[in-house]
Amino acid sequence: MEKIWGQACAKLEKTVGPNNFNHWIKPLQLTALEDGVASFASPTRFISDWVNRHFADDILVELSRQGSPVERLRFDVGGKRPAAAANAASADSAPARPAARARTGGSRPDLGAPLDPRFTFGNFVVGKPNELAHAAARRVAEGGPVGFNPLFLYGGVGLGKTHLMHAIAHDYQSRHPAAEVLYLSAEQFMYRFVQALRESTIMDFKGMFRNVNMLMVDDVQFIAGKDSTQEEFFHTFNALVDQGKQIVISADRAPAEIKGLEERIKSRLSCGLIVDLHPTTYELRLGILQSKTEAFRAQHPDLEMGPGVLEFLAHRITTNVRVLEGALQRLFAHASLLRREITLDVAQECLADILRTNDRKISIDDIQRKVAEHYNIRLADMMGPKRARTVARPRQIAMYLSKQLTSRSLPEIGRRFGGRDHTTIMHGVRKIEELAAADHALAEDIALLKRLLEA
Ligand SMILES: Nc1ncnc2c1ncn2[C@@H]1O[C@H](COP(=O)(O)OP(=O)(O)OP(=O)(O)O)[C@@H](O)[C@H]1O
Repeated sequence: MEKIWGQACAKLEKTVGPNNFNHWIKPLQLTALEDGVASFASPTRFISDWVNRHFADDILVELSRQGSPVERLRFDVGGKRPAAAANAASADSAPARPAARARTGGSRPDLGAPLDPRFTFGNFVVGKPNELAHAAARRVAEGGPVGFNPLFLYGGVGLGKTHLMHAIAHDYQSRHPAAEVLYLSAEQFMYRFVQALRESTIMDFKGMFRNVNMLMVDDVQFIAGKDSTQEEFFHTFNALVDQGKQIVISADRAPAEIKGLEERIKSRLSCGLIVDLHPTTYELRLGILQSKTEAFRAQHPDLEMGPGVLEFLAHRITTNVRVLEGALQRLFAHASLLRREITLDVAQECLADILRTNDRKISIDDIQRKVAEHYNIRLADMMGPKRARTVARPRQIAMYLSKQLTSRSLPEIGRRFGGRDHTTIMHGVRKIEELAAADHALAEDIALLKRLLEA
């Protein structure tokens, strides 16, 4: 067993990186490998929770590669040896996670994917960018007469589509315990369909899908270009709509924008209500950070978060909520291991890599648009020849900001301003530097534009 674990550790160190390995996996001691269950002694519950959440799949894979097929991990906290490895988690052990991605759940464990118990309406922070999607999701979850069918939720990566779908399922299920809700990804739909074809059980497949009360299909863009799966999806969809059953669909873009999706499906998907989750705003990000910090503090009252840290994160991490959550989790782990307050300096150091990749790339195009809008001139005047001061000055400001906020060279900037020479750009940049040094109002104007562009 020691040899297997030693070899698995050597691989894991590479897969998860030395830092993660030393922090989280090294402190674990493998105590038993029996009946497909690997049992570990863990020094703290925090470590076992963390490993279970973030590295369980890696560990399962590595142990299996070492010739020890494992389906489950269990953890015993405080160095106690597990009593019987196959038992359910004991009171002081972290709940073990089922094997890798074998997903079952909802009220159709044979067909669907599991619902994440954390993805509830109660845990969903509502703000301007998601209020419509949230309201529609709430309405569908009530399960009254089907108003809009399907509800089609779309938006960029990590903006809460899956969270909202699971919340609908939880809520609907609690109001209608006898109803059958089927939640699955479009990929799983295809997998089940192909399996049914292979095993000649297509009639069972059709029957099972058509007997649910609510069908939820996540990431529907996946079936684009997959003709027979689309065909089957279309029939399933129609059969359920005809029976007045609710359908909820999510995708990364609006139906009309999904390339390779049949027109008749696009038009079917567009029949109900289409709502998008907009990119987050600063206020929503801050709300989410505050809510997650409060939830964490409820379990770890000694967490000390310094002033301005959450505001700093909300300002700097603008990509998606998943990245924001990851950053916060890392800070929690840091605080809990080092028992130190999370100050702004600690946050900056601890999240240096995330912050670097989140530095927004501002384009010359963004700058020209924003400046033109601000000074109420036409965008074309940024490139055009007009020399009137009302046009030439904003153009020079845009040149100055392009030099300051992008990594473009002067000749490149010149090309983007209607093919001007690099010396013209240099002149413009210097002119604005001089003017702003003497003119307080202009300096303030430029600072405001910078803030708008960096937001
Ligand atoms: N408004 C919100 N309030 C609280 N948590 C949120 C919110 N929006 C997103 N999250 C969290 O962000 C993470 C990513 O959300 P989710 O998985 O729902 O995104 P998604 O839109 O389905 O992304 P993908 O396109 O990658 O499937 C989840 O942990 C979710 O709980």
